[in-house]
Amino acid sequence: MLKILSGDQVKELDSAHIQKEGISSHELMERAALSFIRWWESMVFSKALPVFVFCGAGNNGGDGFAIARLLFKGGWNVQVFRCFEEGNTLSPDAQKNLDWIPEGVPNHPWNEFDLSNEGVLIDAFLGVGLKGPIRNSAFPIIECINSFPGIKISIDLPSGLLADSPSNGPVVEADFTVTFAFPKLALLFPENAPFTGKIVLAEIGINEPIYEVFPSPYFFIQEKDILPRHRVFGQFSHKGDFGKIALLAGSKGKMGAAILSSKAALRTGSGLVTAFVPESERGIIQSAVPEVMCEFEESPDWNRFDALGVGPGLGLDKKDLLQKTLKGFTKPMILDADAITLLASNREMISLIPKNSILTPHLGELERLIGKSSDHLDRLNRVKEFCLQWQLNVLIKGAYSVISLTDGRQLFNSSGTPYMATAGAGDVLTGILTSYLGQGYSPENALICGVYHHGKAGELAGNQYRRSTIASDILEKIGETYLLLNVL
Ligand SMILES: NC(=O)C1=CN([C@@H]2O[C@H](COP(=O)(O)OP(=O)(O)OC[C@H]3O[C@@H](n4cnc5c(N)ncnc54)[C@H](O)[C@@H]3O)[C@@H](O)[C@H]2O)[C@@H](O)CC1
Ligand SMILES: Nc1ncnc2c1ncn2[C@@H]1O[C@H](COP(=O)(O)OP(=O)(O)O)[C@@H](O)[C@H]1O
Ligand SMILES: [K+]
Repeated sequence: MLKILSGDQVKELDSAHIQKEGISSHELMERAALSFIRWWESMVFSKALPVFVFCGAGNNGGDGFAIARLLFKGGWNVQVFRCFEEGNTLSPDAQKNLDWIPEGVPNHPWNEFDLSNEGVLIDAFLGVGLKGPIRNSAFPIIECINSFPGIKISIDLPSGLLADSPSNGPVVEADFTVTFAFPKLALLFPENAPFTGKIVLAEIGINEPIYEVFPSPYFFIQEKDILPRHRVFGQFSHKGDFGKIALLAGSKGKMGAAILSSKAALRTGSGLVTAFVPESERGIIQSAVPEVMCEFEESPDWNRFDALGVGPGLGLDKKDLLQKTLKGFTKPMILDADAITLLASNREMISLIPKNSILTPHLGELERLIGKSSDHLDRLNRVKEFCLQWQLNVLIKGAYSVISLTDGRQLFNSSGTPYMATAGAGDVLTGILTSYLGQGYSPENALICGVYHHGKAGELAGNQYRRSTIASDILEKIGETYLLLNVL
């Protein structure tokens, strides 16, 4: 997993890399610019579009000068706009790249920019070097960039955004942010979505071992992290090896939740799935999913199951049932939806949850559990405290869902799409996670694999159906995610 370092650690990472690989900081900047150009070429923008590169005096500006040179070489119509006063001292690498700007590239002060221009604006004004509140002199520059009607692409960070803490000044509102080496933490905060646009990760060839010496609780999950975390099943595997799981879900009028979670568990690979539903409602699930077995007892011997998922569509009148279930099952379990809301209003039950279990709240359920947060960083810190205190794992659902683990690490998922914001998508996830626990995955691996596959299945469904995507489409794509990731 890619470690997410702080803005302040970036400089140290650079020097560690430069020392280990024997390359200069200027060469590293060139790699960053070349990596940007690779992404740019994949976008196949029209060559008729003029490109305006706004460059600051630091290394973010240095990237901008290098990008302007490379685009010019590639035949683009490029102009540079300097976002600093005449006579300012530039960072050495920015100065070098400014000196290398070819003669054919017009180079103006930013306030000569004509806002009636159309085309692409590249924002290389401020990056991770931004310190404290934005200086007054930067306000009109950010305002000018934001008034531009064409496509806006920010380099590393939208200018004005602090790398890892809440920002309250003006910030560039980009259509794309091309960020180097790892996504800066603030890019993953929901409140910053209007500034970041689509986030693109541009590799600059820093090997993962170099990150090891830097302490950070934050990680970014990538596709390559998934396959090694999957269990491999052998020739003689039988359905018992794939786990015997139970789902306590559904109530009158909410049987869909039980159907979606149990079908998702089967599609994820569970050998045997038993749904505990109200007896009066059994016909609905048994005709919808014939592969699922149903039981109706309130206090069965839960420990005969390898894993248990509780909550989707359960109903808020099931406090006693939840309490009995928490006392009756001794292995890690999944708690979702109504189970979380019940725990939030009956906090004495939190201590009954088996250690290392997984709670999967969306932001509304999370607020009931841990109170209101002032921003995402505050939310991350509160959730971390909760996980450490109770030795539970919490998944904060949404774009870049965060897996918050019992040891304080917080992992950001990279798969998913807004087309997953549809009723029942969370019920599908509960089925997936319960299935992996039942297949013998650790809670950490169940979360990493489950959340990633769920997001990937959502992407595949979204590519096909866009806003018409429904939760059933997501679960029907789970199989395709196995093919895509080469999971046997
Ligand atoms: N390993 C990496 O991460 C690499 C980083 N590179 C680039 O280098 C950037 C960081 O460069 P620097 O550390 O030089 O910093 P920046 O260029 O991000 O910022 C420094 C500039 O910001 C101005 N500034 C600072 N605080 C301000 C405030 N409150 N109000 C207004 N202006 C303010 C400074 O006067 C200076 O001009 C990254 O964001 C990235 O674009 C790349 O060159 C490639 C390698
Ligand atoms: N904008 C988004 N980007 C990525 N994933 C999303 C987005 N919106 C929702 N999701 C995912 O869809 C699921 C929705 O879960 P939830 O809110 O519990 O739905 P429900 O209660 O209807 O089942 C979560 O896994 C969440 O991460
Ligand atoms: K920038």
